[in-house]
Amino acid sequence: NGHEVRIWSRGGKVSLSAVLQNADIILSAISMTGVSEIVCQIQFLPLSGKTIFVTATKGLDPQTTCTPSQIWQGAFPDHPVVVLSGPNLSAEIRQSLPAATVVASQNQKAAEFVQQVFSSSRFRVYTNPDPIGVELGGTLKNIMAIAAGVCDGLHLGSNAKAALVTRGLTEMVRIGQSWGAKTETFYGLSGLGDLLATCNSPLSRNYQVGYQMAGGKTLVEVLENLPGTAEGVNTCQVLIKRAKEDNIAVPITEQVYGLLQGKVTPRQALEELMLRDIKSEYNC
Ligand SMILES: NC(=O)c1ccc[n+]([C@@H]2O[C@H](COP(=O)([O-])OP(=O)(O)OC[C@H]3O[C@@H](n4cnc5c(N)ncnc54)[C@H](O)[C@@H]3O)[C@@H](O)[C@H]2O)c1
Ligand SMILES: O=P(O)(O)OC[C@H](O)CO
Repeated sequence: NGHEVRIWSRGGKVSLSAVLQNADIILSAISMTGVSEIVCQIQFLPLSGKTIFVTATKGLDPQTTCTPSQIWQGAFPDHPVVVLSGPNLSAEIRQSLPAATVVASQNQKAAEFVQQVFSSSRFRVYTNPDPIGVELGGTLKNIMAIAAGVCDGLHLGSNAKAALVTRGLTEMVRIGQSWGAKTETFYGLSGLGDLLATCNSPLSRNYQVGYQMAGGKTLVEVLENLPGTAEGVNTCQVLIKRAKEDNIAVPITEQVYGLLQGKVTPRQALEELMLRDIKSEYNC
């Protein structure tokens, strides 16, 4: 959009301090494993008082179960933090294919500023006042995308896939409600939208994990050749821990966890889900 953009990566030659100097916006797209470390580094750097942090990471912290925006906000309480999340497969965006996303913050002005900066004829940006809901949508759908990959890898058909994705959304809503997110957020772009994109695209790394494991590969074999991070693997572990603590029913996540741990095969995971007690659609 004609803005001055500076890019930093740990492999590059430019210092983090030089890149962040007087930045209006700092956008972090680091994978979850690196967020706390980078936050610590930035805390010691001089920043403009007006800097807005934007986080695009879709994961949960293994130690605290915090979301990335909670980590950023905890470290920078005087700066606005905006979550950017939506059906945004980067390979498609790189080709200038059209996409939409959501920018969510408790600070409406900051969200609107970020919306202005990022909106273009190829990238439609909506604001939203529910950052935790938007962030959890993008994070939890990764677990469902692993399950969807298994479903397609086992050639279970369109009925099974529709059932899985729909019950996956119900599970996401249940977790979100327990964490204080708004239910309607999960029916928007960052919830259902991202769920549909990720569960239906071979471009998704999380989908690839499930698809390739259904084809007989181990998790280690899949991850060895995966381009980039499949956050759902780590998120699944964190969520299992948090769901136990908070007593939230997460049947699909439990089966994905068992699969990733090598405790059940893809077919056994399917059997477990199909043979659960029959119940009302409104019950978990
Ligand atoms: N790729 C996508 O389509 C997409 C779209 C939306 C959101 N996301 C989210 O963005 C995040 C990154 O995704 P990606 O596809 O770019 O993953 P990636 O694995 O390709 O890149 C992650 C980057 O984080 C860096 N990193 C990790 N730990 C670090 C540390 N301690 N210090 C500095 N840098 C560190 C790595 O060097 C790497 O450049 C993920 O949370 C992902 O869910 C990805
Ligand atoms: O490749 P994935 O599975 O990390 O998905 C990328 C984005 O989150 C899709 O919105």
